[in-house]
Amino acid sequence: MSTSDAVGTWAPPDLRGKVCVVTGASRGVGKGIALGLGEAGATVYVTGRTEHAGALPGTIGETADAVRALGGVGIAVRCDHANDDEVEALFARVDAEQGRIDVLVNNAFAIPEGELTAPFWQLPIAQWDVMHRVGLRSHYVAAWHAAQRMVPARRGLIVNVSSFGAKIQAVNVAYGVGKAGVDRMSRDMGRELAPQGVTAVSIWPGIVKTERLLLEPERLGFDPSKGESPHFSGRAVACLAADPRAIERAGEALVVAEMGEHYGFPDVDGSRPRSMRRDRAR
Ligand SMILES: NC(=O)c1ccc[n+]([C@@H]2O[C@H](COP(=O)([O-])OP(=O)(O)OC[C@H]3O[C@@H](n4cnc5c(N)ncnc54)[C@H](O)[C@@H]3O)[C@@H](O)[C@H]2O)c1
Repeated sequence: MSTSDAVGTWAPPDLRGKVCVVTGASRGVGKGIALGLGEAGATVYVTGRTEHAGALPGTIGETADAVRALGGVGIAVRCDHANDDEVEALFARVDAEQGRIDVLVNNAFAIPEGELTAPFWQLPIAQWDVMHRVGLRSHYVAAWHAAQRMVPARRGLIVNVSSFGAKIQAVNVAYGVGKAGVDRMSRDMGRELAPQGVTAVSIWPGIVKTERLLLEPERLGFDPSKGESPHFSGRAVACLAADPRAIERAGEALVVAEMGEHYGFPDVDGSRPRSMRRDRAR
């Protein structure tokens, strides 16, 4: 367990020398996870399609710079997680440059344009494919590549970013089905990988104050004012990556706020976000 005390000082775990890949890290939860690993000193490959600022803030280059500013090694790699060849090339590059991979965080998620929170029959059928291609299938593909490396090494951690939407209705039907699928994937991969020394889990952030949610709260259907920071999820992943007992949680869906209580880490503003499980999803 990481250090914490009654007055709330906390030091990140030491992940120097660990090689991590965080998918979809130009902004949002993915960027926050990259920062959490970066402040622990890890080498973090941050992937995404955005090399130049677009409609939403954030690029993979900016995230890599922010990782370095926190003491980690940030490496930006342009990779479209809808393209299997680009994902294969990503893992080949990590092999060539590092010769190891310790942590894969499957975060990339494609949020469709237009209305999102209407009943399913009023939304384009294509939203199903958009969210499941990058947000479910993409996680399976990246986990497949990571497992090729982690199983022979008999170590590694795969974290799939899920949400309370796996259990309670959030955003829309296709979103919830995708998240339930992510959790089922973590459970079944977790069971297959644990005997090989590799851990796979899902994490459930609460409501996260991402750049997108702050810009589009009504379209996404959440009030960001009570949310936690993206970086808070990163601290959870860093603590799990440093925990020699992480494999005991293989296959589980772990609530980020509950990981904060367990490991003793605060959010970046010093607050202790509360688990939404108590209010919403038992
Ligand atoms: N924002 C929240 O409140 C919240 C809460 C719980 C869980 N989550 C989960 O966090 C994950 C990330 O969501 P977010 O809110 O940060 O969204 P976001 O739109 O801010 O970020 C999504 C990231 O995925 C990347 N991405 C999208 N398509 C890609 C592709 N084809 N290839 C590579 N990268 C791609 C984007 O560039 C971006 O970096 C999702 O799984 C979401 O369900 C978010």
